[in-house]
Amino acid sequence: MFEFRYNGKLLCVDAARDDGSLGRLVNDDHINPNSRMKTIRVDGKPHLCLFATRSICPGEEITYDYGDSEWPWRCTTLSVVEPSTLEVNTLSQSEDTDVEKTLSVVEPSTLEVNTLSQSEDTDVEKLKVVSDQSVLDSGICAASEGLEKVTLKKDQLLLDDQDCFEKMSPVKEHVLNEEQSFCAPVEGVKEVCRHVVVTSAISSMDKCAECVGPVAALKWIGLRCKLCSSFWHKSCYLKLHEWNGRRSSCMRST
Ligand SMILES: C[S@@+](CC[C@H](N)C(=O)[O-])C[C@H]1O[C@@H](n2cnc3c(N)ncnc32)[C@H](O)[C@@H]1O
Repeated sequence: MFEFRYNGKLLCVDAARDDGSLGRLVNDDHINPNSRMKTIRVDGKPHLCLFATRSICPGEEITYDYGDSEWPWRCTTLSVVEPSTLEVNTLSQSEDTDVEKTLSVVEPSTLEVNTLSQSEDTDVEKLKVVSDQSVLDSGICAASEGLEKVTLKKDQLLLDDQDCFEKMSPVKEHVLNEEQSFCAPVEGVKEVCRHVVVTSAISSMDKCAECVGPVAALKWIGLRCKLCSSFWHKSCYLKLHEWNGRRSSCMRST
């Protein structure tokens, strides 16, 4: 789907049906897309042309911003609106004492909240892991020191759709990076990558990287890494993480 203005009219291209073109496979990302769609007139007809807005790594998914409509899948990503009230608790590995720091983020919209586990307390979400570049830029460089725990109150979050939040499962998005693999390298680990996983409708052709299922005729709902385009069942991803224990769940065993 793509909305664009042409000759004063708002037009929408629905590319859901397979027509053999590759452009129709490009998914939406309104937070951190790596390309941009432009309308270019050729021989009097509008053509939609996709341009990269930054370097795109091999294997990285190509995305662009579909526009400002309320696309249903967007409700699965949380945005922080009051960064000044966002509390970051740093857990050092050697000490169990929590150190509370207040995080100030210049561009709240660029801070993605990454959830691993949800506490029993309905008011508070306890988030393990993650600091993305915006966190690092803010001067709180806890990632390399050990496990980082972020505590957020629900009312500190702006949701695109409050209803969606109620329906959402604890795992929304989870980032691990190399610095956060807080244990010694494990034998058999072939590749360490940084996963940014989002809930996603996944094609029946794509299988869970862990259990290689499901065998389904239709799309299935799972987790997709925005960087390497791996897919998991949510339960498989969680199991994998538990199994990995103290080592980073983003490691893939040979
Ligand atoms: C142009 S198609 C993109 C390719 C599509 N994902 C596929 O496999 O055929 C647009 C459709 O992809 C899905 N889609 C696009 N971006 C998405 C996103 N960020 N998350 C989940 N689904 C998305 C929506 O179902 C949308 O109607």
